[in-house]
Amino acid sequence: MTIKVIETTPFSDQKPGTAGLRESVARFREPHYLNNFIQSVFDSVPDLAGARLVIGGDGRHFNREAAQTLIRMAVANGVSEIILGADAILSTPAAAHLVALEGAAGGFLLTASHNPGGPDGDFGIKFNVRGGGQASAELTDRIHARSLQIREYREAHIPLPRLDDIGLHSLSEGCRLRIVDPVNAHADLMESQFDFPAIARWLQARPGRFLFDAMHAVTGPYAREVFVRRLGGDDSLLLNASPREDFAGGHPDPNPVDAADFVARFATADAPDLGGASDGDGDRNMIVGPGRMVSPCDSLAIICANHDCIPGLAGRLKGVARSMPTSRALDTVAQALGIPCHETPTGWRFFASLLDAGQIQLCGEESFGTSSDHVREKDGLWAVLAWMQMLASHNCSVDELLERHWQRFGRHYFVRHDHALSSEQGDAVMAHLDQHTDRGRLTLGGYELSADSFSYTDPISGHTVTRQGIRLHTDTGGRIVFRLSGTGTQGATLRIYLEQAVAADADWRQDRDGVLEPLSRLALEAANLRKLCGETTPTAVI
Ligand SMILES: O=P([O-])(O)O[C@H]1O[C@H](COP(=O)(O)O)[C@@H](O)[C@H](O)[C@H]1O
Ligand SMILES: [Mg+2]
Repeated sequence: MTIKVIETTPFSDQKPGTAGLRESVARFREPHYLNNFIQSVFDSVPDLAGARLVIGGDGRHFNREAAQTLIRMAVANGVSEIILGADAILSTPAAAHLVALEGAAGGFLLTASHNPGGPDGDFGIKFNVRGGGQASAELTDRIHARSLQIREYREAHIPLPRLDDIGLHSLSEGCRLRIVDPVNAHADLMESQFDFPAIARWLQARPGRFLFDAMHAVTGPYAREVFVRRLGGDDSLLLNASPREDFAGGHPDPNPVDAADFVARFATADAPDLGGASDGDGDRNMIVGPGRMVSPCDSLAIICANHDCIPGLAGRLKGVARSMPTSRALDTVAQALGIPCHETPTGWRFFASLLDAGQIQLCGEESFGTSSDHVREKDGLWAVLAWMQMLASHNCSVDELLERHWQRFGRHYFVRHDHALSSEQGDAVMAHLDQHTDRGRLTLGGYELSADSFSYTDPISGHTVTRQGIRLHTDTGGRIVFRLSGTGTQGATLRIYLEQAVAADADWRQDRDGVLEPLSRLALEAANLRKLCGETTPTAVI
């Protein structure tokens, strides 16, 4: 085997964002770009040498080529065993699970989640550590620092087997490649968390009860194994279940904007009782019932309130967590249960240390991410199964579950407005908002407001991150959060999160947008959006 040491020069744009490094495919195809990042990870995580490594991705364009490069570089950097999902495919939760299951020292996940795929789309790469969790903020800072210093990378010149050839392959004297079925271990994990016979009875009780949209992304085969093969559902419950390299030209993000066609199927009189959808890499979920989509914030709170009917969680909830912009519906439930509710910055990586330390067993984000401590990533299929289990256990509809919840805990009306801006506009808006936090309290649009900039200290590692979003609180249970997205590849996306809490004895049957309209106007004024950007219409209302 020949190991080549190749000279290179640093790239200045390899700082991982909210969930790994995401760039256009064209950028990743530039000579040395992918190699530099991979070598920066190997240089920053020395215990990968002599260890086991997991590799898999969401199957988008460039996935296979990137996996081949990774394998060659892993061999050259002394990895002793590589576990690869067949054809270099693994959903994000399946990859995180394999890292834990196989005792691997880490894993590379090749995904840009729901960002568009294809030659003109995006690609992404993310390193997850031992146990399966995403690299911490400290580690991604180290990887970024290394990427700015890098002068050479290592690559083994060896022939590779076909990436779909399941079994053991020797790559070099010190390294073997194990190609595994990408679906089975995750399906077994799902079976260990839920009462499959009860869900199967619910599912089979009437045809057309349940519909799942895989959005032409990675979850199709995972959903087929669980919902059809193991739970006995009909094949017709699966929509868009054949994965495509470019997601059939779509934007595989399960939300009411990008999955509007799917949501529309629930507007008819003969709608299914439950719908679930998942994103490009299988970690997000959307829950739909007849006539409505369930807000991910409510979904998280409802799973928390009903956790006792989910075997994997029953009787073992010691704490929960939500990302800061996620509505405080979860806090209300946690308080009633007498357990702590942690508030973390946006991004699943901040949950990992709390999960590892056993401080939380359930967590979620407003961005359609929900999961438990069965794995260290969010898990789209898990969330859908959690809803099937709740409906089966309570023998009720999605509406009944929601309304009973609001009747008991009150409601947190919530919506997110996204604005596509240039980078300069995004910076100007955040600088303007910073002025409010300097003052702490302000009067605006007839409201008395308190303002702060969110900082977080990880209770386990003690590591602090600052400037994680600007929060305005009204004195009447309203909250507005502003932050810039960390997953985009062009310009800036301003995210404005609006929330209004309403008590259980108040009117929780109102129209969401009507309730949030005053906060929406206040948010535009607080951000000075018209003056700084000229445009005040959101590009997405989610
Ligand atoms: O764009 P941002 O920074 O707001 O980040 C967005 O995407 C992240 C990654 O999710 P995925 O891996 O499914 O893309 C989420 O953790 C976050 O809540 C969401 O707001
Ligand atoms: Mg995703």
